[in-house]
Amino acid sequence: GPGDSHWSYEEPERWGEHYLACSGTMQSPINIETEKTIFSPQLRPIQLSGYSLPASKKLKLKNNGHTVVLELPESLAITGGSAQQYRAVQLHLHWGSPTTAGSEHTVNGKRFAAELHVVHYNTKYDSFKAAVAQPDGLAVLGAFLEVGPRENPFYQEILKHLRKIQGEDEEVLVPGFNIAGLLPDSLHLYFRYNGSLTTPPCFQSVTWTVFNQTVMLSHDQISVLVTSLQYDYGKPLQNNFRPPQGLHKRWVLASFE
Ligand SMILES: NS(=O)(=O)c1c(F)c(F)c(SCCc2ccc(C(=O)O)cc2)c(F)c1NC1CCCCCCC1
Ligand SMILES: [Zn+2]
Repeated sequence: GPGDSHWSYEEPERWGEHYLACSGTMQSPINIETEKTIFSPQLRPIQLSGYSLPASKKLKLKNNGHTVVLELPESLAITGGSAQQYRAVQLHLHWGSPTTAGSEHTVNGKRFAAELHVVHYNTKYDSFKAAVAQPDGLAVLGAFLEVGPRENPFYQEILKHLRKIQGEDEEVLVPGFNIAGLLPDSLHLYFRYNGSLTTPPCFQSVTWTVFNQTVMLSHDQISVLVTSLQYDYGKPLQNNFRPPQGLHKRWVLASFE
């Protein structure tokens, strides 16, 4: 993978020793203090296009040793509540363990069971690689996952394959499905701030959209997520979240009052 990541989630405070951006002042994730957010009516609903993929479209699902990544075709696009268009790159998850929650962002100090990230790049750049280090290069949609009473059929399209990619660097092709089903129903209620990748190289190139409404998965689905994957030959891949970073001079905007 990029830069052959010898970093780990055991010592995130040491990432800056090898990746200078990780010590920056616009880092992610953050704790969102809702009382300090600013209502911004110009933040329009997020619009998805091309998110519903036929089963005939095969997508690569990979355990990269840090998370499970579903590669996405560039035909998926969003207008991120502004005029700018972004194209999809990949989606992945952050989670905890059977006894701990694992979202990256927190809200008023609350950590959720898990967090989905859908990574996109700004179409003003002609490739993801050209965009990844630009201040306006990336847009990541973040959604919190919680335990609810019913199985979520959309997450099942990913979770049912995890036992086939238990080991680091294992990958499998999975049938396409409606990727929008992984996101909350209401795409008009979200927090917005400027931040970074939450993993080395920590580039400060991400316009973050963190949805206010959560997504519900069954207890068994969350259990499959937190127990299926391994890294470094047999270590459980768990608690793959970076702790909250300082807000410094940033403000968090809200699309709602
Ligand atoms: N929250 S996040 O978006 O910052 C993020 C993480 F927190 C992540 F932890 C990850 S996975 C770690 C980076 C990585 C390692 C190996 C490989 C590979 O072998 O293919 C690929 C990537 C991860 F992939 C991402 N997203 C990536 C950022 C890393 C480099 C560019 C790839 C697209 C977005
Ligand atoms: Zn992520």
